[in-house]
Amino acid sequence: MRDKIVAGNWKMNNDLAQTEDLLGNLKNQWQEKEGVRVIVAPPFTNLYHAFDSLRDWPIDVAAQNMNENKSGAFTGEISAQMLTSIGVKTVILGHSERRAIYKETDELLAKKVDAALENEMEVIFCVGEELSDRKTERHFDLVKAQLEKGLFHLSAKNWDKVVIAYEPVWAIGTGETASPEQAQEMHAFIRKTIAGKYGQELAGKVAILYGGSVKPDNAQEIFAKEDVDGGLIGGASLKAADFLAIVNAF
Ligand SMILES: O=C[C@H](O)COP(=O)(O)O
Repeated sequence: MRDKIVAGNWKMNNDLAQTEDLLGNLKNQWQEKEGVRVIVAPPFTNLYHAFDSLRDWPIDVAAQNMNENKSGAFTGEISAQMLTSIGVKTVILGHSERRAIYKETDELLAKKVDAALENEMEVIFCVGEELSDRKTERHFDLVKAQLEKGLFHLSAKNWDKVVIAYEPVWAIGTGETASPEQAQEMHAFIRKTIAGKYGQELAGKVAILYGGSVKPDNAQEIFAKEDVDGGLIGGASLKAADFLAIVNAF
């Protein structure tokens, strides 16, 4: 049985007061949903506040990024050790916004993955194609290359700390969702690619989340697909009612 996960990526949204509001609303409206793990990923400034506030709640807190180095002259950066020191044990790496806007390469991401795992953190590793890749039918090759370059140097034992998030870039924040069939097709491909390298048994245990305009009204049909193990939610995670409706869509 694979983990079912719904993770909210708050991106660069919410100051401290807004974070307090959102955390309060999540708690007030919370309904236990057995078998579904819930994660929220606030910006760095609110990470400790969120972690502390959710300490006694079944909601995990993740970082949206981290630096691959241990410490030193890297102005503006945050290390894995700093994250774990405040209790944060999960990090999103390779989000398409980091890849596209901040030019994070597969090679850099492989180093970040290593740094996270060395610190016993869990990684939510994002992959996904641009619209032009899909139009030219390069989407499978591209996602395969992202997996190979970012993760396939890992040993099998590291994979219990890896979650994959498939996010087609053309569906992020656009209101255009991949159809449940498109999501299933790519998720099955990702699992097959992992099985090709590490074997069926390991691949069958890896949680693969879908991200890209998931909303309360489309979550259920996406989550119903065999290889979709949850979602990485952007915009809809900023409203407690919408986010919890997505959690309850399982
Ligand atoms: O990390 C989350 C994804 O980028 C999806 O964002 P979205 O739900 O706003 O499309």
